[in-house]
Amino acid sequence: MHNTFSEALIEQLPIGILWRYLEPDTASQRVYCNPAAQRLLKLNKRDISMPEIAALALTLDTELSIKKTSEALLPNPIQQALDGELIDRRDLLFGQLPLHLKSLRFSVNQQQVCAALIQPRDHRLFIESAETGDMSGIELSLRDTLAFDKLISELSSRLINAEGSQIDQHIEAALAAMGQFGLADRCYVFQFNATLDQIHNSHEWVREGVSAHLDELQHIAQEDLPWFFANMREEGLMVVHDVATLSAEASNERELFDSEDIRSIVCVAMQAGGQLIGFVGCDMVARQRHWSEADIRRLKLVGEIIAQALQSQQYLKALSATQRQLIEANQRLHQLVGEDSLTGLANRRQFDHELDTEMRRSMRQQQPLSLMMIDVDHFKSFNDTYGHLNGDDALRTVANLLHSHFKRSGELVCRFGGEEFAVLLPGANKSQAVESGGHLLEKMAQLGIHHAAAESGLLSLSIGIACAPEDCGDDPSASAAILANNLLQQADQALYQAKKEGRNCVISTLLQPSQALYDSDE
Ligand SMILES: Nc1nc2c(ncn2[C@@H]2O[C@H](COP(=O)(O)OP(=O)(O)OP(=O)(O)O)[C@@H](O)[C@H]2O)c(=O)[nH]1
Repeated sequence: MHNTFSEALIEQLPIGILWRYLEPDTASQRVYCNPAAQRLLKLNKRDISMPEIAALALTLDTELSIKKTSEALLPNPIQQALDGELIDRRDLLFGQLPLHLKSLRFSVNQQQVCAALIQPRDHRLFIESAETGDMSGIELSLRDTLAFDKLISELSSRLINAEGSQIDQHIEAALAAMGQFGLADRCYVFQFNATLDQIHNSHEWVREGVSAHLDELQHIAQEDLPWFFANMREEGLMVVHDVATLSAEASNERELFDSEDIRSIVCVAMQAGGQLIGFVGCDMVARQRHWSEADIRRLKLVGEIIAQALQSQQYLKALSATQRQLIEANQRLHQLVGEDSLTGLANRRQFDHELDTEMRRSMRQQQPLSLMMIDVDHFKSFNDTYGHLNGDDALRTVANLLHSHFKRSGELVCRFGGEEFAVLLPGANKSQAVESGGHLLEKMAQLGIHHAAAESGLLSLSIGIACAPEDCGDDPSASAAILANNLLQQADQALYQAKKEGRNCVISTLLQPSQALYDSDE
């Protein structure tokens, strides 16, 4: 054994060691098994015979092979190792236990000894060292495993906590982390369509200097890569250590891999809710790599995390589509009941109806009718500066102000559209309407809503008023509908004028069916 190892240490090692020796009395071949080997191989003694070794049934780990065959391996690989053959296999199972078997040669008491080294395979304790004595190798591998575990837990918590819109960027970061961790030159996620006969490349990371292929790999049909599709669907795994060794049935795949200079490739299926949804994969470009069992387990772990993230992204998309439908349905409902959904004020539809009614009434009763159009100043820049949600809040605040300001019987406030409001003031003549508008501007200023882009530093309103005088219905050719329409147009023109004259002011006009006259009443 290695010089630094005493027999006592061999007895204590967590790694199973078996070696052959000649029994001095009987001159028969015996095999020494240290306690770890006895534990792993379920033997209850430290010395066994060669036929007992030959009877140990080691099988192929189908999880790591493309074809699901589980025939017993003959000849027994432990026996081969004890015979001095060079063995390094990570694809073995003893019962349910995944094993890594290596052959070793060392000397005990100046005698050359052939030994078999066995250890359980598990991504958490995967020891890559070439020699048992190479403790630094063991430590390195453990450190590497710990670092990967840390990476995995970071990726999981980032993906679990990600908002719907951030999930894609977190998946890309997960692929990058995996690549940079040393797994590959290119790492990617492909997703299946609902019928599982088409895939598209949704996320990709490439090492510097390696070309990206995401754009070209958007609609790959089953007929393009039949061998690959069959593999993913049936085995959920494709491990190609060397693309050059791919069989003839994988000729399409080989052509594609060759065109991207992929020498080794491993892909692991991703499932969500028991359904195949895609796969995560790694390529080695222009260089070959023998994928270790640890590589595959790591890729599986990352695949599981990404699959969960993709599934929650799907849920969130479905949820937000449902929310959108609900909001739209709600808006339609408000529309039907004549109410604006953001502010709770009357909506345009109700306003049009009321304008017509009030115009008829004012003509009938020979009463004046004023119409006030109110527009929030520089509201686009308000949204741009403070965000749309704060914009919505400001509109609600203005709506509340209007609601509390116009309290007289018959007054109707409505959200005319966007950041524009309209108020019907039945019975109010022009000067009363102008006075009310002036007070409104004062109250608006008192609200003190900051607006950095406005000259005053505050959010303000512009007001245009048109007033139909009490005798406007005297002209027999004037119908209520025409007068209402003219009133609206002229209030709108007055508002336009108020904007032109610097905003935060009131402009009024008396209804003149043929022409508009403006008075500035700031
Ligand atoms: N937050 C929010 N913004 C809205 C809503 N409806 C309309 N707007 C915004 O209001 C802004 C109106 O901009 P403009 O018509 O250019 O007018 P303005 O910036 O107010 O400038 P002036 O009217 O000339 O003072 C647009 O940016 C719209 O997106 C809404 O319901 N919520």
